Order: sequence, then C-alpha cells, then structure tokens
Amino acid sequence: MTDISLTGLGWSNTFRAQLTEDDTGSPARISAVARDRVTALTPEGPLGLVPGGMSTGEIAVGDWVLTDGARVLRVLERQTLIQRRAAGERAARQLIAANVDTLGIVTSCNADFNVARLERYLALAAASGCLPLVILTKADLASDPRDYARRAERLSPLVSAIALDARDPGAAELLQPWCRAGQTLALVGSSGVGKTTLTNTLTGRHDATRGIREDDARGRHTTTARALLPMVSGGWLIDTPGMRELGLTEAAEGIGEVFSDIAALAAACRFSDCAHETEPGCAVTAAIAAGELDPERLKRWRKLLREDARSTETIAEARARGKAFARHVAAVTKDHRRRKGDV
Ligand SMILES: Nc1nc2c(ncn2[C@@H]2O[C@H](COP(=O)(O)OP(=O)(O)OP(=O)(O)O)[C@@H](O)[C@H]2O)c(=O)[nH]1
Ligand SMILES: [Zn+2]
Repeated sequence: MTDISLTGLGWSNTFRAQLTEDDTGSPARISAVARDRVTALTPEGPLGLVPGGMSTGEIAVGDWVLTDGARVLRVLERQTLIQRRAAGERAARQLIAANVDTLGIVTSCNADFNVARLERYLALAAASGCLPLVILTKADLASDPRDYARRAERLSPLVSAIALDARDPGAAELLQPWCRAGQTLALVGSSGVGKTTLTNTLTGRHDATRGIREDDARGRHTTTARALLPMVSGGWLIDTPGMRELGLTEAAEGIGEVFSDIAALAAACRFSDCAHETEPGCAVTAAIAAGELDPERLKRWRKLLREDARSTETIAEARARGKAFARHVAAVTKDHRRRKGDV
C-alpha cells in the first residue's frame, strides 16, 4: 500500500523549514498540471486546485505547495527542477518536473546504447540536481549485460548502472533502493527503450498514464492525466509527456560536472581562455597526446556545450527581443495615435 502521509509523499525538513508564521495553508504535492487548474495529493485525499495569483506554467508536477483547499497559495522552493526549452518558435522554458530525487536514464543493452546520449542525460541530471541512475533494459537479450553497465559507470564516478528485463516484476526489486516511500523517480530515454514497460512494472498498472476521474474542490468530476504515480515499493514515479525526451538548456554547470576531467585539465592550461586547439601550454591537447584523454570525449564535450549555448542564448535573446518589441509597439502606437489626433 502506498503511504500517503506527508512523509510518504516526499515531505521533508527542507520543505518544513520554509514555512513561516504568516503561512496559513497546508502542504500538498502536485500530481497533475492542466491549463487552468492543478491536482494535488494530500494525506486527506486528492484536491483539484486553481492557482492563486500565478499561472499553472509556474507549477510543476512534483512541486510542494501550500493550499487553502481551493487555491494554490504558494509554491515551496524546489530541491530539484527538470526543465526544457519549450517546443515551437517562442523560446521559453517549460517546467517539466520538480523534486525528483533520481533521474532514471533508460537505455537498452543494444544499438540504443550510445555514450554521447548518456553523457547528455547525465548533464541534464546534474543541471537539475537529481541523482543519475542508468537503467539498462533488455538485459535478457544481451549476451553480457554487465559489460554495458560497466561502460556506463566508467563515464562518471557519480553514476550507478543497473541492467534488467523491464518486463520482469523482479525489476522493481532491483530498483527498490531508488523507489522507497517518499522517494521520487523520473525516467528519460529514447523511444522504444522500455520506459512504458518499466513504468507498468514499477507501478503494477497496465496503463499507468491513463486519465483518471478526480473530484475537484467544488465536487465536479474532471479527467486529468495523473503524472505522479505511486510505485509498488512505496515511492513516486513522475511520468509527464514532456519528461521522456529532453534537450539541454542552461546546463553548462551540469556539463562541467559530467566532464569534470576535462574541466580540471583546462584549469591547468596556460591561457585562461584556451580553446584547446593549437595554443602553447594547453593541458588538454597534452593529455590527448599522452593518451590520457580520448579525443572523442573532447569532441562530445564541445558538441554538448555548443548545443546548450545555442538554446540558452535563444532564450536570453528572446527575452531581449520581447522587451525591444514591446518598446517598438509602444512607440508605433503612440505615433499612430498622435497622427490620428488622439494624443
Ligand atoms: N525483451 C525485452 N523487451 C523489452 C524490454 N523492455 C521493453 N521491451 C519491449 O520493447 C518494446 C518497447 O517498449 P516500450 O516500453 O513501449 O518503450 P518506450 O520507451 O515506452 O517507448 P515510447 O513509448 O515510444 O517512448 C515493447 O515491445 C516492450 O515489450 C526488456 O527489458 N526486455
Ligand atoms: Zn587548453
């Protein structure tokens, strides 16, 4: 049985410490976010809430909020936050999931196993503040699944990797240390690697993401795709449509953590702005020459930094453009009204 006490829902001292004497609401954990309302779980049962003085875009699945039973009064500071660049022309950030403890990076023991992709997701985990766990599915189809796990663990000292058959109920036992009561797990990975299969195994449901009917505060029935799912071992699995395949945004620090070996070498280069190409006294090219650094790893590091810089710049530029455009519109409107004799 899932424990839906506050502690069972993931409540901890980090959140309790944020409460002030002025706070009137009670804590609740967001389980689904729709266009104009959200659903939250409390020890007394689920609540349908409207955001008070904010948009639902500022609330993420997994968030801890304070509520008066009808409205979200305030969102508590997050321990971790997974975000991405919103799809479409408008560059903006979209909140995907909050307070995720472990990011399960799902890949399979076959052609999907790709070091560059793993490094990208590891950087995402580091940028979000989550603990990374590489989950290698389809172990039953590989002759040496341990070999894949070893290759994944070699990428960073922070990484643990586990090979399993996502269809086997035993997979839930193997993942138990990351799925205990109060813990939150989210899964990322390419299409077809077994995320849905694993979600079903961990939640014991066959269609874990189907919409369920819930009563909102006024007793109306609404259908919401619930995104915070109870797992058989007592923890919570966040599964939102935006969660599954993610690009990098504002992740330079996360990339630095995953490639800390290159960052440490770069710190020893003679020039602080060394591009590690033809500069004299470059510790990075020296390490490559000495066979201590794989030149492919350097290439992958550069590629991720370029990708991150591109999307981060676009967001910063869009903000600047938005302001400039607003000024332009104001000037044009004023000019137009002046000519019409309104002003
Ligand atoms: N043999 C074996 N098959 C698996 C395993 N995990 C998943 N599969 C199969 O792989 C196929 C794809 O699995 P899904 O769970 O749908 O993959 P997904 O990652 O959810 O894919 P998307 O929904 O497209 O993102 C299904 O036919 C699964 O039965 C595994 O560990 N072993
Ligand atoms: Zn250098």
